[in-house]
Parts: sequence; C-alpha cells; structure tokens
Amino acid sequence: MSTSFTINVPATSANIGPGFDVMGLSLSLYLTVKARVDPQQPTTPTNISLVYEGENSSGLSLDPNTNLITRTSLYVLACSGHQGFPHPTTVAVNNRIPLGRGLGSSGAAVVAGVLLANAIASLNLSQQWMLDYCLMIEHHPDNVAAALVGGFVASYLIDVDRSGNIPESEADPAVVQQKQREQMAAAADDSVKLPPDNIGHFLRLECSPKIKAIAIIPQFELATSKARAALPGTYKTQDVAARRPIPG
Ligand SMILES: Nc1ncnc2c1ncn2[C@@H]1O[C@H](COP(=O)(O)OP(=O)(O)OP(=O)(O)O)[C@@H](O)[C@H]1O
Ligand SMILES: N[C@@H](CCO)C(=O)O
Repeated sequence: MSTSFTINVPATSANIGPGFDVMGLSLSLYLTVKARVDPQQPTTPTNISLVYEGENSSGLSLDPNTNLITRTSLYVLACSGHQGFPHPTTVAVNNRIPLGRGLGSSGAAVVAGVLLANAIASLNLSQQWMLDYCLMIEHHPDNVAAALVGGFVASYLIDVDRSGNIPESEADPAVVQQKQREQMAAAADDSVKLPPDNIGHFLRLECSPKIKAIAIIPQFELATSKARAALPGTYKTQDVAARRPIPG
C-alpha cells in the first residue's frame, strides 16, 4: 500500500537591514514537495523518481543525483547509513519560488531535501541537526535558517571544512556540474562527511504583524556566487557604521 506526505518550504528574503549574512525573513510563497512511497514499485539505486512543475520546470535536472532537493536528501541519508531512499518513492515538486532572484530558492530546496530525508527514513533529526545539514550545503545561514524555522530569524555560522562528498547550492552551475562529475568518479570510496555539531545558531526575532513584504522580482537571474563576487573585499569603517540599526 502506498503512503504519501507533503512538505512546504517558504521563500525567504535575506541580508535584512544591517544583518548581512545574518537576518532572514520567511515569505508566503512556497516550494511544495509531495512524496508518495510505494513499496510495490520496482527498486532503483536511489529509489527516487522525480517530477517537477512550476518555476524553471524545464531548466532543472530530474536526475535524483544532481537535482539539489533530492541530492541533499541522498547526502543526509548517506550520512545516516542509507544508500538511497528506503522504498521506491515518487517525489513531485511544485515550485513557486523564482530561481536566482534573491528569494532563497536554493535555501528552500536544501531545507526541503533535509526535511524529505528526515521524514522518508524516520531519522528523527532535531531542528539544530537539520540546520547543521543545511549549512554544510548552503554556505550562508540567513535564508536556510528562516526557511527552516519560519518568521524573522537572526543566525550565524562557524567556519567549517566542507571538503568531501557534499552537495553545493551556491556555486556557479558549471563549477557545480564539474564537482558532481568528480564526486561521481570518486564514488568508489563513497566517503560522506557528517556535519560537525552546532555549525549554526539562530534566534527568532519579533516582527510586527503590521510589516508586510512586497518582493520586486527582477526579470533576470543572478547566481548568488556571481552576486557575491561583485562585492568589494573590504568596506570603509564609515560605510559599515552607516548600516547600523537606528533606534527609535
Ligand atoms: N526548487 C529547486 N529545485 C532544484 N534546484 C533548485 C531549486 N531552487 C534552486 N535550485 C538550485 O539553486 C540555484 C539557485 O541558487 P542561488 O543561490 O544562485 O539563487 P537563490 O537561492 O534564488 O538566490 P538567493 O540565495 O540570493 O536568495 C539554481 O540554479 C538551482 O541549481
Ligand atoms: N546572505 C546571502 C544570502 C544568499 O545566500 C548572500 O547575500 O549571499
């Protein structure tokens, strides 16, 4: 007999006010992942068949080993001693979050992947542990922390060694593909790196219900890696001071 469940993960806005790489806010626009587990279906190495609709539905990989959502799930499962999903599962993604437009689409995909692994294999991961997994993949905490816990969230991240067989959400797509090819070639030794405990920390902040968010979504995509590469390496003290929160 088949069973199913649904995961909804919100879009997020990050770098709120003075909180560069720190403050994120969840928004009412969602990535929805429906999983239907059917032990009667034929098994495959990953046990995943992926269908996708919504934003960029023709541009994203349906290969479970490269799609960011399922690749994240497979990483979490591998860290927990599972090779692939426990039973044949259809993963149906409905994505309403525009990609590469500053609305945390990659963060939502990573959070969905971690939640999916947790549910599919009954891993019982704590919220902190799920955040640790997210932060091995998404290298800035503001989008993923807000997507995982919801609301207005401040977070920070310790330095962590991410070398090894870990999915990557923010690199240039060509670099990601190259890294994935190398990882597949090295899959013989198949070592997976567990996240260290407590990589990131978060605090939910009060947010007045009077504040409403309006997202202005550009008509072009800009990968986080490219946006970050455009930033200067250093800032003048007066510029940093000018970004301080002003009481009142
Ligand atoms: N729903 C999704 N399913 C699979 N992969 C996704 C999904 N959403 C995003 N991605 C992957 O993440 C990449 C976009 O990540 P990127 O960090 O550049 O943009 P973003 O997350 O939308 O922006 P920001 O982090 O600034 O809000 C896409 O090219 C794609 O590879
Ligand atoms: N704070 C992050 C958010 C996107 O990951 C950045 O500006 O790159």
